[in-house]
Amino acid sequence: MSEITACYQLFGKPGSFEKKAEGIALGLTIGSWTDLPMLEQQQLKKHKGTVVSIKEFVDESYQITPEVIKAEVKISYPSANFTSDIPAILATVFGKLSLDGKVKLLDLEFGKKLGSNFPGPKFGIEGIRTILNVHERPLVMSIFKGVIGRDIDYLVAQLREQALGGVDLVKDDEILFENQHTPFEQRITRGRKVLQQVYEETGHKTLYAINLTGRTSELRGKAKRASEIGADALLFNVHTYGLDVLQELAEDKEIQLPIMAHPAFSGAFTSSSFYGLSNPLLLGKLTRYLGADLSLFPSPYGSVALEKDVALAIAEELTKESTFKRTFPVPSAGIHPGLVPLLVQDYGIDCVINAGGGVHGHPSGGAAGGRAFRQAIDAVLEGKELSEVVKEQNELREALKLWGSDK
Ligand SMILES: CSCCC(=O)C(=O)COP(=O)(O)O
Ligand SMILES: [Mg+2]
Repeated sequence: MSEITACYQLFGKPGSFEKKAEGIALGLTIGSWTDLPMLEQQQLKKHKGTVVSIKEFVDESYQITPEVIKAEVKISYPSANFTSDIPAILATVFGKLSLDGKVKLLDLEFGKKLGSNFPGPKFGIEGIRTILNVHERPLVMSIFKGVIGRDIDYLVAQLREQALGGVDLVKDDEILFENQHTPFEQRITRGRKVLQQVYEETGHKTLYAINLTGRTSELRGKAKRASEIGADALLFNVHTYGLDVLQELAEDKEIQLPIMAHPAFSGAFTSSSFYGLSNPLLLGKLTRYLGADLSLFPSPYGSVALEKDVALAIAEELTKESTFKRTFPVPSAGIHPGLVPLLVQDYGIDCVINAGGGVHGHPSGGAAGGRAFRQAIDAVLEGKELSEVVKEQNELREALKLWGSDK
């Protein structure tokens, strides 16, 4: 099986979808069919798209007006039509179609042979847990905040605080680019040095994900250099570059670093209920297939929230049974320690709890912010309410006083 099957959400009159779907299956493959002479039909048959299924939602809640309902339509496209790369696949299944009215691409089912052309994560959940030697709890990640325009000493001091707080990963903010105050190579070398110091002082290991930025043509060279001089992981704005660039980095054998996919700009493709791609497809399935070890996405609870079922569906795509390694789900944005019980309930222990303001905004500083998260996780894993442990856990108590507990 080497074809690809696309699932689309369409809108129209009940009973109108067969014609519409057939029009897409032909329009995105051989163009016309019934007008072709028999010989040409024979020759082109192997290139024709096929309507696999049509499901109309007649339930009232799915109707836009009494005459217009929603339908999900599956169409499969033969691999003879495209090369096995994501730009060709997306241009085939949703190129011109993405411009053609209310059509949303919900899912792609890759045939086994076609799917095997993609790398999947190099490290995945197990690989990252092995590097950190942390296997039994959610990981905690924090984000540099307020470092634009500040010098390298400021950044290093902030990194030290975060590591002392017991966070497992620290990532650059996605808007920190090459700049004179905190150049890429200095961030890596000074960052590695301070994290090594913290490790020697406390025995706690923290990884730093550096933002890989610049022109596309520079990225591989920069990533290799980062690897040589001691970077731990790469943060990557996948959607401002394109999924194929993620694949290029993930496949490169000289770049032996976990890749953390940031969702910046993905909302431009996913936010509409009627247009674009679904979040589980873009931030879940494709991000995993193309090689991200961690995928950040808005949690249902914070400042830039997704619906809960959508956020759960992203995590499901990142972790479900597959030939690929599992990608770490990283529910993010507006996260504070009071949300830990909800996050663990939703994502289990195989997730990364990620916070910027929720660490640095702690009344006693960044290290206390990290500790508050670790205390909340310990309490949840011991089956306790956060309110039960706040007597002994000062940092968590202060955090809950400021941000409250889960909604
Ligand atoms: C939409 S996920 C992005 C997570 C992120 O990069 C970020 O800066 C979140 O910061 P916050 O202070 O909201 O934890
Ligand atoms: Mg950010």
